[in-house]
Amino acid sequence: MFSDVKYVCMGGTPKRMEKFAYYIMNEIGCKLPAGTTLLDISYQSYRYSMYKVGPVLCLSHGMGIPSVGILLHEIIKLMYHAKCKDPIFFRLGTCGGIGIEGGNLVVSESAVDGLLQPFLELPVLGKLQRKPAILDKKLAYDLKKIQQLDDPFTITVGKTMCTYDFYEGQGRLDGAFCNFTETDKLAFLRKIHEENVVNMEMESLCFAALCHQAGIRGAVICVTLLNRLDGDQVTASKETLNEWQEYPQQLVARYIKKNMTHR
Ligand SMILES: O=P(O)(O)O[C@@H]1C[C@H](O)[C@@H](CO)O1
Ligand SMILES: O=c1cc[nH]c(=O)[nH]1
Repeated sequence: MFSDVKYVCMGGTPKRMEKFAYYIMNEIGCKLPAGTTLLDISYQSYRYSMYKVGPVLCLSHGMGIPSVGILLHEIIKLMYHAKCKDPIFFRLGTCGGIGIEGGNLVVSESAVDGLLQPFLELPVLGKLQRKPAILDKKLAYDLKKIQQLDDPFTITVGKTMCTYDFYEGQGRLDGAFCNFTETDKLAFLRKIHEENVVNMEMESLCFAALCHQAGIRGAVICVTLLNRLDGDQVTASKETLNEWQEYPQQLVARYIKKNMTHR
């Protein structure tokens, strides 16, 4: 059932990935039998959603490293048992921009943790294991290259900070609590910006580490929901956010369409 999978596309929410499944179906010209809808293959798990559209597998991964880590283990095993040949993994996400306004794309060139360390630290059998979080640079720049003049977004290839928390972990003052000031926050955000961090999200470190360990090419493409140098709250309207969430999908669909015939 899965042996023809060439592209695995994942993102946080089941709805986003269902929408992507229908979008990519249209883009690559797959057709459903009349009167049928796409089946969520994983509906009985109540954990994540999974849709298969020809060579494209679309999955939701939930929030944060533990959630995406479990999914990646299971999908990497699936690729192995199905004997898939050289699949490419994409994460289609959202993020906070650092010096980038809302509604633009960041393709991660590399991922670091909240201490700017380029590896995933995981306690295994009572010892801390370090897995290098390495992404495929060529794939990242190939995605940048397919930008079109009329795209409503810019594409920045850069370093992504992956945190264990959305609020304190990303230096927000608007969580339930925090023990730092606006001045402390801005000093931190400016410091990481000087270290070439261009965005913050919560899955790239694990995504990069597990793809690299498995020898799978992977790319993280996120749309910025705000510029964190200007504030903490996501204030764009629901309609605008829904539109922005489609930008990573448009870029990845363009890449898949361009490369499908060659693979
Ligand atoms: O799938 P996305 O990128 O939307 O997930 C981001 C990172 C966290 O899981 C979540 C925080 O709101 O959004
Ligand atoms: O600021 C943001 C926005 C989306 N996701 C994050 O992790 N941070």
